[in-house]
Amino acid sequence: MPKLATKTGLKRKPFDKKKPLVELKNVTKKYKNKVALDGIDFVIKSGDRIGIIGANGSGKSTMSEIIGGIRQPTSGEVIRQDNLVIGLQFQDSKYPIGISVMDMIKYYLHTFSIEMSESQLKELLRTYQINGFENKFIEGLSGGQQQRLNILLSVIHDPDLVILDEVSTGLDIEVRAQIFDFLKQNIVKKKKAMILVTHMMSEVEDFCEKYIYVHNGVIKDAGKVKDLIKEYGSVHEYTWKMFEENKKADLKKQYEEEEKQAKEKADKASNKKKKNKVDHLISENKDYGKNWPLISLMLKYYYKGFFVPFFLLAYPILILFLQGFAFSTMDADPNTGILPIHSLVGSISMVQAMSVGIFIIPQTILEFKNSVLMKRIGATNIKPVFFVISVIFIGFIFIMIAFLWTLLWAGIFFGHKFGWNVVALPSDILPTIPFLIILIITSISLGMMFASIFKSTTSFIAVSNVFYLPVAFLSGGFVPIEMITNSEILKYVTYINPFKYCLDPFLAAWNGKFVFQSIYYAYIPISLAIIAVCIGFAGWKLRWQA
Ligand SMILES: Nc1ncnc2c1ncn2[C@@H]1O[C@H](COP(=O)(O)OP(=O)(O)OP(=O)(O)O)[C@@H](O)[C@H]1O
Repeated sequence: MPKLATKTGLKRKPFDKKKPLVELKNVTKKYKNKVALDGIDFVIKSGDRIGIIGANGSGKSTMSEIIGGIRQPTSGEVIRQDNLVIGLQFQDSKYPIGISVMDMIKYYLHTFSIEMSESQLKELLRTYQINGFENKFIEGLSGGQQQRLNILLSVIHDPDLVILDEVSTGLDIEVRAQIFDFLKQNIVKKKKAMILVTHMMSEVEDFCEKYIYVHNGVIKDAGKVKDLIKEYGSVHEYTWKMFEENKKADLKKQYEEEEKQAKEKADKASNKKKKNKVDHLISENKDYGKNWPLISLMLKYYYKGFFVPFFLLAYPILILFLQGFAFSTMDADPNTGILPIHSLVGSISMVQAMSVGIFIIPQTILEFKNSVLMKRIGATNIKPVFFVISVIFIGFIFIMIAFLWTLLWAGIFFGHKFGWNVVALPSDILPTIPFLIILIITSISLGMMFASIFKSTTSFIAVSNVFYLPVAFLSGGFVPIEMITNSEILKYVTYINPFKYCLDPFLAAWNGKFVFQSIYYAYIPISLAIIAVCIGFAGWKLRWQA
């Protein structure tokens, strides 16, 4: 069994073994209205190995995070020895994307100036069974693999106090045994202090000398594990008894509270001479079908997720405000008669429509497709094609909202100066319609193609932004398109914009300069070919993985 490399380049000052390592004095933690910890007094001495036990939501993680210093208490005092080195392993360990396992391990070794040879590291990786995927990105590891890495990183710098929160989650029996053996060698034998938050009572028996039992943010009981075993036979028996006792007390309290509230409600209602609606049905015993609940969930995903309302409703106001006022003082071009502000509004409204395809459609498909929800929906026989059609249909509605909303705000901002019809309406309505439709279809098919290319939402977001910014710029979403087409170099660059071939005729019609030019015989097939390629590619690649 490998030992941790204790040879660190950092000159570690020893801590005072006679003083407490960490002390919590009357610590309280509130999350909004929820009191997670209430008046906690707790002392960790050198060499203490303490198991924190209690039901879900009782405050164990909050307490260990406060001990570790990554969460601040709302009130009370936390005294930590200055030279104490703490190792933390937490339930939710997120890492930056695009970082490999090896990069992260090296980062830790360098940060703590830990000397480690290649063979030592290999042995360590073998113990944690991280060998074989050390060059993979952390986000691509399985839950159990990530957990092994979490534990390794929490002890790699040979800390004086180790805090392990739900350490065995996701570990198979063999790895768990090996890791616990490792912890025994490096923590128990070296007489290091340890805080173990766990639901596995055998771990408390095997590793801890002391325990505390937390309930509703309060330490209800504390003592020595061996005394517990003497009295109850096992920590498991003790916990059951505590669960039962506290549950009964909680239920009684809850029942009394509900009775009180119901009475108050009834009194209020009778005072107002209203019928007392005691309870509302949140779901009726009727057949909702399979499709409607999915659409309803998707709509909630959109409006509660903030991103869609912001992008569709707030962003165009912001961009019109900034650019509109910057360019509203420019007069119409004497040669073409095009008013810059009008041209800009046409472009911005179209860029808004495009962005639904570039961002919203693929993101929705990826988020739902990758979620556990879809796996469950797969099991309920919802047709993937229905899901995709729903996303497209809702996407279409979003495009219309984005388009019309932008025109509305253009009118509000600049209508009084130039006239609503001059700023916010196409000069030549008829030819704008077919090109608007082609543009919408291009946006949706591009979105479908993105959804089929990417596997994770994070990599999609990174690339879609890189794609969106130049496309939006070259479409006149940031400066009037005439500024770009009048530039000797940029006018050629616009040809890489997949929307150009329907946008050019659209903007010509929008600005009242539409004449069917021979170049459109090329533009229209190019637009249709882009749509065909995107849809063909998406249809080929987008496979349902239930
Ligand atoms: N960031 C947060 N925002 C709001 N409430 C929170 C937050 N973190 C925890 N809580 C709430 O505080 C309470 C204590 O949570 P905590 O995670 O500390 O409990 P726990 O005992 O570790 O639970 P578990 O055994 O499920 O991990 C819970 O009611 C939880 O919902």
